[in-house]
Amino acid sequence: MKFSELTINNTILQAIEKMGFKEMSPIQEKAIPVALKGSDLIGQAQTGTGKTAAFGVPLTEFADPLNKAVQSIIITPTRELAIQVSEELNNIGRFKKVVTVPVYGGQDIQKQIRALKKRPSIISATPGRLLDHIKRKTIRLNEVSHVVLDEADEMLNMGFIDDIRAILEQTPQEHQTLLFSATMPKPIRLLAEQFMKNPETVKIQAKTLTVSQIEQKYLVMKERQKFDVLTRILDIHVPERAIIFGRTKRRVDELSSALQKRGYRAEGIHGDLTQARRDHVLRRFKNNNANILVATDVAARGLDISNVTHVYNFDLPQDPESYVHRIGRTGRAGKKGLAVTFVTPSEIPHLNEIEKVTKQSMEEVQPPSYEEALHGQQKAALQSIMETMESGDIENYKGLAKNLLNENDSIPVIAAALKLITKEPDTTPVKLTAESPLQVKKDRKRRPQRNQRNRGKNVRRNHHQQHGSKPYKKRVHQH
Ligand SMILES: Nc1ncnc2c1ncn2[C@@H]1O[C@H](COP(=O)(O)OP(=O)(O)OP(=O)(O)O)[C@@H](O)[C@H]1O
Ligand SMILES: [Mg+2]
Repeated sequence: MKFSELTINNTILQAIEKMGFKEMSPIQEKAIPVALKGSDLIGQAQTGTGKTAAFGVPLTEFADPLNKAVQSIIITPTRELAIQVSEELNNIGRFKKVVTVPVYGGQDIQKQIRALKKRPSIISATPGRLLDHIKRKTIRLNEVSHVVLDEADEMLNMGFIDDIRAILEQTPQEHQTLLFSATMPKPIRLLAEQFMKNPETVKIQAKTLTVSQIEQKYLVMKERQKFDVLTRILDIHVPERAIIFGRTKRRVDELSSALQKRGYRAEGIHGDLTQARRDHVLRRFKNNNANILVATDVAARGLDISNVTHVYNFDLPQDPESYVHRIGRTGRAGKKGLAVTFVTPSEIPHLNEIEKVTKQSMEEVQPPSYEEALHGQQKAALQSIMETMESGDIENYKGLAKNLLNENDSIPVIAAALKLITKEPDTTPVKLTAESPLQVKKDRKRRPQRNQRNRGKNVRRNHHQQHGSKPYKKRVHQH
């Protein structure tokens, strides 16, 4: 079904056409009409299948740019996602002149207050900063009629739920609530329904939780072998753009430094970095100044970076949902991708649990040898020679080549040139602190509590005292 078959404002259709979208994706086809008629909605569809526009189009249709009040809010778990969602909504709303402003932690609040003077119809926000603005009265939610929780299961997890409650208290009773995610574990869905009025569930039925274009493999190895295996695999795959997930911030710091030391164009991102640094790293990755992003789960949800060809789970993720979101950074909008997961022998039951939840088995592959890695790099060197030859920009070198070949056999000359441009597998020593293996948790029904897991030191204020809720141990944010 085409977007043009929807009865929505013509300017929105023009904007969508300009964005290059023609056919609606399945979640868009099913969710947009339900959202347009005003129902509450839980939308579940695989990663990279267009959930943003599935709520973006209705919110833009509902918005009245002449009304100076905020009419819709979208809440996201990470700052980068709040920014990305606002960009997509500004694209959709461009010709209708519907403005979306992102507000998120780590950015100068005065700068955001100035941006809010544009009187946005829609705000895309992380919860903590939105609450700050509410307290300062720089954002008022008294005319909000639509609330979206993107990555809803994550937003309703222990660590965010108090903030969400506090935000919803500021909105009028009568509002539409739209929840979207690629994953929706049952206990969270039941919890979600408490926030909604007769929600319609729109779920794109698929055999597996992950998309079929992502090839999924795993390797079993000891913790201390991981780094060498990783570099060998990188040398064989020569990924155009890859994300490597590590379990902790320390892990990400050490891994990105170690990769840099071995000559890879890697950058690390996690929640303890300043926002300026996070923006800088992401920009370098998008501009292709770095082709490897090493990340904690801060980059696992929602981020849409084009042409991420490979995802590596250097450490097994905490739960199957996190696995789904991590590998979903590749294979987006119908493109192909490869996901490779490293497992230590004691973590195999955890891997089996992931396969059970995703309903997708992974193929076991053997760690490559040094020779295979060398062969991979030689192939890459050959390819770059062929590409340079085809690009034709070699006139200044032809004379030199002729002289060389007059005086020498061609094979040693070419072999030497190849050796020079081959990035031979490097064995420079690096420091990597061992991570203890994951413990398998048997009872998935108790999932909300499980997210009290410690993911690093708490860098945010504790909202419990401020909102008078139960002083349970709060999940630690790293976003
Ligand atoms: N109808 C469409 N036609 C073509 N491309 C589309 C369409 N809808 C969305 N896209 C593109 O598909 C990509 C993925 O979309 P989006 O980020 O909304 O996925 P998602 O379902 O929210 O994924 P995730 O679960 O990871 O958050 C984006 O680059 C978006 O521009
Ligand atoms: Mg999304």
